[in-house]
Amino acid sequence: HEFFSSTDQTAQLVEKKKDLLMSFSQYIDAEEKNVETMKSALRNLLLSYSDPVDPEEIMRDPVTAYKLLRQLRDELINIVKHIQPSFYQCNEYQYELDFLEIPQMEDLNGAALGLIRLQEIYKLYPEDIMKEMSLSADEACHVGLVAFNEDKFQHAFFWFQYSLNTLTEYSATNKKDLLHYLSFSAYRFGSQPVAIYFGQQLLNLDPTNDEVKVQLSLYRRHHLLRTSNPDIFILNTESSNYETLCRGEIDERTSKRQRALSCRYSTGGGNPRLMYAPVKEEVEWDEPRIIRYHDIISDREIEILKNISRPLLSRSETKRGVSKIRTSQSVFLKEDYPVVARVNQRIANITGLSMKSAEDLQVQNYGIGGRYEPHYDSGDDENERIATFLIYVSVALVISPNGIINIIGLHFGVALKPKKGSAVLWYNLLKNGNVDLYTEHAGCPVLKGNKWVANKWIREFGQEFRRPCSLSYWE
Ligand SMILES: O=C(O)CCC(=O)C(=O)O
Ligand SMILES: [Fe+2]
Repeated sequence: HEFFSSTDQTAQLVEKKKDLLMSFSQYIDAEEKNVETMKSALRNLLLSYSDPVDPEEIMRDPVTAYKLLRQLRDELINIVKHIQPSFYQCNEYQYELDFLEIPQMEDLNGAALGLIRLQEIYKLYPEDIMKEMSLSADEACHVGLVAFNEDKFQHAFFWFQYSLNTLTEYSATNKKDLLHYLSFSAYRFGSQPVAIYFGQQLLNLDPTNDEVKVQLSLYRRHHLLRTSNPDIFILNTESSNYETLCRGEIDERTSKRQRALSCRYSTGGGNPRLMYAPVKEEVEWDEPRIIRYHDIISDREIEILKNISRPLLSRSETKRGVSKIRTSQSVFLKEDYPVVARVNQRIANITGLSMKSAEDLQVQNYGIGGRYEPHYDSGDDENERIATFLIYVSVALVISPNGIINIIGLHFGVALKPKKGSAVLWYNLLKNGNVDLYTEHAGCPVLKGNKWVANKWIREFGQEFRRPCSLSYWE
C-alpha cells in the first residue's frame, strides 16, 4: 500500500486502527488468561515434584523406570504446550527449551517392550514385575497395546486384564476398548472360550454393536473347528537355552569339570608391568576357555569412564545396524582420555596380545530390560575379532543372576555372574583362524539395576607371534 498518493487509503487506516485497538485489548485478555492457566499448570507440576532422589536409583526398577519416562513425557509436553510467543523474550527459558528433548512415543513403546521381554524371559506375570511399583490402568493398557502390536497376545491379555481390574473413574482408558482387546487377544492366542466370554461382556455393555455380534459368531465357529484351546491364564514354561541360562536354571559346571578349573596370580607370562602387581586370574570355563580377571579396574576409574561416556552414548548397533536384539547405548572411546589409555595398556599386559589392530574401548549401558541376544563377536572377515575382553563396569543390584552367558552346543551352557570391576576374556577364533562355534554368547536382560560394561575387541592382525596359528582342523 501507498498512503501518500490516495487520501482514501489513509481514511481507511483510521477504521483499521479502531479494529486493531479492539483486538489488542482482546489479545491482552487472552494473554492474561493464559498466564493464569500457566500459573495453575506450574502449581500442579510443583505439587508432583519431589526432591530428586538419585535418578540412577530410580532407574533400577524397570516398572518405575517406565512410569518415570511416561510422567516426564507428559509433564514436559504440558510445559511446552503453554508457551506463547511472548515467552521468547525470556532468553533463559528459551535456552532451556531449545535444548530440551522430550521422550517420544517410541521411547515409551521401547520401555514397554523392555518390560514385556523381561516377562517373557524370566516368566513373569504382571504382578511379579510390579512388586515395587504398580502401573495405573492407563499405563497397563499402553503396555498391553505394545504387546498386542508385537503379536505377544498372552502378555497383552494379562496387561489388559490388569488394566480392567484397576480401572477407575479417572482413567482415560475406556472399558469397552479393554473388553474388545481382551476378547481379541484371547482369540489370537487361541483361547476361543475366553474370547467368547469377553466378547459377550462387551455385547452386554453395548447390545446394539453389530460388529461385536459378527465377531462373536466368528469366535464360536472357530471354537467348534479347533481342537486345542491353549490356556491363556497359564504362562508357558517352555524356553530356549538362552532363557533358561538367564534364569540360572542350567549351568553345566559339573563338579568334575569344576575341579579341573583353577585360579592363580598371573604376571601375564612374566610381563615386567605385572611383576609387582600380579593380576588375579580364574579359569571360569574350560571349553572354550573363559578366564576371569578380578579387580582390574578401580571404582574411581569406573566413575571416570561412566562420566566420560554419559554425554556421548548413542544407540548400539549390530552388524546389521540398529536392531531389537541389542538394546543398549554405547560409545567407542579414544586413548586421548588417560583412563582409557591406562585400561588398554592393562589389557595388553594381561592378555599378552597386541593392541595395534584392536578396536577402541567400547563403553556400553543397557536400557529397560536391555539385553544382547545370542550372537558371535566375530565373523569371517580378513581381520576378525580374535578375542573379547569384557569388563563389568557396574552391575549394581542386577538381580538377573547372569550378565553374559556362553552357550555351548544346544543344551549346554555356562552363566557368568557379572562382578563389578572384573573382566572376562575368551578367544572367538580357534588357532586355525576359524570361528569357535562354542563362543556364541549373550547378555541377559537387565531385570534390575543399571548395567554398564566395557568391551575391548582384539583383532587378528599383529598376533602372529603372540598366538601362533595352527594347521589343525580342531584347534
Ligand atoms: O553385556 C554383555 O553381557 C555382553 C555384551 C556382548 O556380548 C557384546 O557387546 O558383544
Ligand atoms: Fe558379544
